[in-house]
Amino acid sequence: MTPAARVQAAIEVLDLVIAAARDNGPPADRIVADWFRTRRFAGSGDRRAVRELVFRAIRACGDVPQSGRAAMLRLANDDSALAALFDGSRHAPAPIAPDEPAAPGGTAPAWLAEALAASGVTGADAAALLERAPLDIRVNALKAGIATLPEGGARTAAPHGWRYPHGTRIEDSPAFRDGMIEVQDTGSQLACMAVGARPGESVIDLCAGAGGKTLALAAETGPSGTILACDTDRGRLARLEPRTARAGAPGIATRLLDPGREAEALADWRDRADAVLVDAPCSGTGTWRRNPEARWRLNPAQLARYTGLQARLLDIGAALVRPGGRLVFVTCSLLDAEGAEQAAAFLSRWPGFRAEPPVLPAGTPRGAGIRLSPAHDGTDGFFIARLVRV
Ligand SMILES: C[S@@+](CC[C@H](N)C(=O)[O-])C[C@H]1O[C@@H](n2cnc3c(N)ncnc32)[C@H](O)[C@@H]1O
Repeated sequence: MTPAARVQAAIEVLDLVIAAARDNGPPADRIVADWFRTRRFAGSGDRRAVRELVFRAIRACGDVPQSGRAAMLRLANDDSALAALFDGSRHAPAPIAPDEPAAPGGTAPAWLAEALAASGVTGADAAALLERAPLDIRVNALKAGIATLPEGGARTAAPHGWRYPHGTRIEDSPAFRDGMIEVQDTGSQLACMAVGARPGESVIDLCAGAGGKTLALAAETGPSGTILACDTDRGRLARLEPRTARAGAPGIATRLLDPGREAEALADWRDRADAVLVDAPCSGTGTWRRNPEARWRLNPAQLARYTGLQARLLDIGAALVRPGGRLVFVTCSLLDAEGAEQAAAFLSRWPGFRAEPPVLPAGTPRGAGIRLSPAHDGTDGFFIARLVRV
């Protein structure tokens, strides 16, 4: 494909991404992959270049653009080489009309940018939410030493964390195949550190998903410990089992929960867990680096659904903690509604708990917890509160 044909291809893909954002369709990554599946003439260089243009345009447009072409014009406004490719030649985009509008820029839709600003995220802090995310791994302490780490990594703030340059093929390395390393953002690793799991402890991972954090916790509780990984999503929980085997992680049991009937399904754990991790569903404002079009999909009603579910999951988790145990609340969001305000509301509902902010090698205090952010800590954005049952 010529450079101009790649721009036209990116415009067509962006039209599909925009429609999917409006209709709750597939994510941009899948749309790009599907688009190329039916265009075998395109080589791997074309795919990379088109994907790069699509994601640059998504990052540049704060709200859903009116069209793929308007999104690409947003980029072309600041990039004369790109603008020159709008030349109307075969497979190229039509020339830019003198008064043709580009999509507005910005960090996020206005209502969301305001909510972030009210949560103290403005300027460079807000811009960093849309930078390209690094590639972080966690060394599996259960298998450390059985294979060499891929070259080119540098230590991160997390005790078992390493960071690699973009494009490092971690998943092809013997260390990954042997379960010695997991791909995991440093922020996620620090969220697990906040649980402070110790050998022999019983820990419930209430929203385990495919077990990214479960595996990190199991590496700490070890063979004498117990981890109960729960989720309402059967597919995600099923992905944990092969990962557990690869990591050689001991003591992990899974439990599929029915939405609305979680407390009944966990009645046998009431007042028993040393620690409960509530890695709750959230808006994901802290992960826009990986998933920038998520900000085009969020609306105030969805945010309200997330905060309601977070409060309910905190109440379910609190009932499972033994006296003296910890409830650790985590969201990958920088909105106070999903962080400091949620923790404050919990503490007023549950006077038998007090906040004991985790001691972490990164982060900034925020309300009763700690905030990690791309700008300050180089991690995904997180809120982490450690709530101890007195
Ligand atoms: C932020 S994700 C968890 C990510 C996971 N802990 C990890 O580290 O990869 C939130 C999870 O909560 C699950 N979830 C949603 N509603 C739930 C509920 N009522 N009870 C338990 N889990 C729920 C979702 O299916 C999703 O997997």
